[in-house]
Amino acid sequence: MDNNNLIEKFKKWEFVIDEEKADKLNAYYQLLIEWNSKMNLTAITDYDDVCIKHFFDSVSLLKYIDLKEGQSVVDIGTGAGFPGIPLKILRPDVEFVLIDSLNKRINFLNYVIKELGLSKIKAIHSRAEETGKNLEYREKFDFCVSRAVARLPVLCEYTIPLVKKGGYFISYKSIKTEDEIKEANFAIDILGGKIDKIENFMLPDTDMVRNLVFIKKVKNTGSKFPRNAAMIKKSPLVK
Ligand SMILES: C[S@@+](CC[C@H](N)C(=O)[O-])C[C@H]1O[C@@H](n2cnc3c(N)ncnc32)[C@H](O)[C@@H]1O
Repeated sequence: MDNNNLIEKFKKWEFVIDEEKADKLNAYYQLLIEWNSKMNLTAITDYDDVCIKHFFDSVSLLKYIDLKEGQSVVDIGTGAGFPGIPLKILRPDVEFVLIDSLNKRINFLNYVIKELGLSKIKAIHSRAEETGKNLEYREKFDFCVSRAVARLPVLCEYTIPLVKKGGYFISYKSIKTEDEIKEANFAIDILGGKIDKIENFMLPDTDMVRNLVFIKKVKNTGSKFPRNAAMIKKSPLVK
């Protein structure tokens, strides 16, 4: 994997990355492919595809937020580390927590963190709805991100309790976002959120649309949320 090639790709996408960041992204790609042969991490394995559909997609958010040094981001249902790891590589000055309910994936992520020498990042084996009750994490994050985990009414109950008042939950969605938002309005409101904006764009050289849904936390979340997993599944917060 040629670092210059990756630097050029990012330049085309209007991101400046240096040699060290390109090196870390390429090392991450190699570990992803290596471990993918032993466990299910990603269906996308071609280098150029991973660069667009995982790396660029993950970091695209940085064009739309003012992420300051020392702020914190939690990635819910991070899986193989998307969007959390590429975001961390581009922003070493920001604190990251990656959460997933599957321990095998957390083991992979801890290996990635060690091999790439990443700091100010933790990978935690937990369910989002348990993390949201834990006072160490509840309402502690400036930003929460999540891609491909659940429909919005359920996802909001996983994520909004973790965001501090004034912070944002950003959901990486693809098509038909409007219907999903309508369905989630009740959940967003009851959990203390408010739709702030939706940014959409095409992933480069694909026909894939990305919608970033920005939900601002405007009120603290009531102590009865998040409910337990069975309850969230049985009766999602839909009117
Ligand atoms: C389809 S994968 C998406 C992974 C990654 N975000 C991505 O976009 O490539 C969904 C991930 O969410 C995790 N997950 C699902 N429900 C969860 C929950 N309640 N708490 C934490 N992780 C959860 C799964 O274990 C899985 O790794």
